[in-house]
Amino acid sequence: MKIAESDLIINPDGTIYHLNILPEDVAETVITVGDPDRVSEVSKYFDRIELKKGKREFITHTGFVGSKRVTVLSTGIGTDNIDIVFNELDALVNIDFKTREVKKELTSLNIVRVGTSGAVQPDIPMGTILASSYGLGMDALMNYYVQELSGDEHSLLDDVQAHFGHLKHINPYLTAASETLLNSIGKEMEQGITITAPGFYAPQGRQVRAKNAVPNFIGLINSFRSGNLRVTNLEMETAGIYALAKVLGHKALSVNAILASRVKFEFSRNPNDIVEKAIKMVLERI
Ligand SMILES: O=P(O)(O)O[C@H]1O[C@H](CO)[C@@H](O)[C@H]1O
Ligand SMILES: O=c1cc[nH]c(=O)[nH]1
Repeated sequence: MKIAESDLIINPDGTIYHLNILPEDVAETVITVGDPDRVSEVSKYFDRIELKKGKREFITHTGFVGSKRVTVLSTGIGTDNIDIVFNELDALVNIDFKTREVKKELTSLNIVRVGTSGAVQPDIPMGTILASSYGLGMDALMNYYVQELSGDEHSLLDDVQAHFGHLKHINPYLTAASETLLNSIGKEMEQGITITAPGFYAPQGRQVRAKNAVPNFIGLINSFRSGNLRVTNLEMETAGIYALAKVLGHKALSVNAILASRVKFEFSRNPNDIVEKAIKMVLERI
């Protein structure tokens, strides 16, 4: 079936609408980062850079780490951007742009996010590099997609609903990391459930001047348990990445540079050093 011109937008030069890149520009290993300036912080370690392109907050560099072709791409902030990046990345590899039809043979990308995040448990200090074993979304993205859950995801989501169910404005969704990537790139890293929030301030329990509707949100988050699983950290993209990657048949892992301890009320004075450590760890294991 031909995908409509209104639904899959290809620019006159053959690039996809927002990412502004061609199908051949995407490697099968993709690193996503939130901050467009972080793209060059990753690609500076490439042995060779093949291309640099971009539009809006979506900057792409593709090159080689040893003999492995890698794309690093910025998503900007939030799961509304993840919707754009993941649908367009998938279209680039799985839709024939000439016929506008889904290819017979699908490509499954390996996608690793290198992001920044705040810890919600007192034993996870700033400077920790943490792999998200699950992404738990408190945003609305997956209300618009059909998602099938595994048995493990179902029972964990049941526990989440029992704990957070009194917050009537939230319809949480949950997806596991790619087991393969968690056991390779995430090996020996701190691991736990990452909550993805639809904002940085009150949606992550921060109190500045506007009054928060949910009292002691961090306490509610860090007291959640399901067997030996707990919520370790908060950020703004991982759950959308995990959910859309799985729906579209890709493997995803989120690696978090912990810049804040939300229970100790601390924020790192050297955030770039922590991000650098996360980038190096991922590139060594990719
Ligand atoms: O550093 P990045 O990857 O952008 O990730 C985190 O930082 C941003 C907020 O400051 C949000 O995007 C959050 O998820
Ligand atoms: O606390 C934090 C730190 C970085 N990014 C977030 O979204 N939250």
